[in-house]
Amino acid sequence: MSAAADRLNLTSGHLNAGRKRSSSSVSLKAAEKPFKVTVIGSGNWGTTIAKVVAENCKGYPEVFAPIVQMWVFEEEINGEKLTEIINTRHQNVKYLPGITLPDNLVANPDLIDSVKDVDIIVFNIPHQFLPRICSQLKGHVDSHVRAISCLKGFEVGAKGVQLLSSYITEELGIQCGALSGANIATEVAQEHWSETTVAYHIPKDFRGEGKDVDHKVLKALFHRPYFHVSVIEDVAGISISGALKNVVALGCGFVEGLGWGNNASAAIQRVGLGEIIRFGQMFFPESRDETYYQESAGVADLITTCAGGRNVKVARLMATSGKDAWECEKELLNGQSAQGLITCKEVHEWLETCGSVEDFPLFEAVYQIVYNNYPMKNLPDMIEELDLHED
Ligand SMILES: NC(=O)c1ccc[n+]([C@@H]2O[C@H](COP(=O)([O-])OP(=O)(O)OC[C@H]3O[C@@H](n4cnc5c(N)ncnc54)[C@H](O)[C@@H]3O)[C@@H](O)[C@H]2O)c1
Ligand SMILES: O=P(O)(O)OC[C@H](O)CO
Repeated sequence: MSAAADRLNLTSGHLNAGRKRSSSSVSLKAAEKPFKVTVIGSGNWGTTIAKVVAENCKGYPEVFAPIVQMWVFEEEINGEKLTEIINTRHQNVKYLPGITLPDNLVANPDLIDSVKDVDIIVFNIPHQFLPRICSQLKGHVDSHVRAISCLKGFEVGAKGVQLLSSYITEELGIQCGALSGANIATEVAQEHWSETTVAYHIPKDFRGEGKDVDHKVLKALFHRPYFHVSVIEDVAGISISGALKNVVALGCGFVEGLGWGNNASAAIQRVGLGEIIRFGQMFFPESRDETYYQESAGVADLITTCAGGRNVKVARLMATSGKDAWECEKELLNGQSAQGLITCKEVHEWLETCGSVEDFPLFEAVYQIVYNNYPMKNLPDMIEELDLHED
């Protein structure tokens, strides 16, 4: 291959104008050996991001191996295996119905087999399943494998509050970044334009351009004409906002369900954004304030999630029906997960451990409503009382 042909023109026109980014080049070196990519998870977002990745792997054969494996938690749909349905009809009829998937996306029910000889893993499962997935993967993933986590949530345990990307790094010994953004899955799957943010630190054992994953490779992997990607360094910032906006969305769902309208929802989002930023400043000082304002993973994700995400829908039904969170999740989501329900508990446990509950009155109010049945109509007072107490 000639030197000129050795570089691919990838992304002209989509290079993060006006903001300082890691990658401003439009050329990408062909890989010495095309990177093999696996997506772990096949839910609503898992299948959507697998579609995105498979399209790019097919489109850039000099950089990526064309076949993308997608690990599927196997289940039967009307007597047929979901993996067989995906591999023959190219649709995930349960979690992303009505969307045709690329034929180079191969569903695999065997987790260990799906990561055989892989170079890049994209994690995409509801985060309550991550510890079990990691324990199964241990010993089966080479330390040079790179990963991106699309999960939204935290791991809270003996080590305190952890980003899920850090948890993956610790458990599997691999470098892991994150992808997060204003990305309602069905809209991305239907190829309606949206933006996202990918954050990744280049590891110390980086093997060089064309041999290892860098920001340009990640841009090539995720960027589509309908899915615009900015690549930055702030893994903590995008992960914190991705996790916590789900808790804020529950608060919005409560006030909407009570019939209080747009002003109340905007008030919850205002308070929520403040608590998200404070959480980052207090517990992840490496996160950058501007990420919350400037990135799709920040305020844009907060807005879209509070408008049309799964958490707001579940909370709205809790308010209108009087049913508990788990009944509403089951009734509305057909096996999908409203991650805010678990995240608000993780956040509560962490804030209690470190004596900081009163610094986060909205997060605490959401937790008390979901888990201890506190009346939703008291939400404004719960926020204000704690504010006054703080003064
Ligand atoms: N859906 C969205 O719009 C969206 C957008 C961006 C990010 N995310 C995030 O992506 C992550 C994955 O979300 P999703 O929408 O793909 O999932 P989902 O909520 O659709 O969950 C369903 C998935 O969970 C799997 N599952 C069920 N039981 C399991 C088990 N015991 N072990 C492993 N997997 C099991 C199912 O097979 C299915 O693939 C979440 O953290 C979510 O917050 C979602
Ligand atoms: O549907 P949700 O509530 O899981 O949110 C979806 C995405 O995170 C929005 O960006």
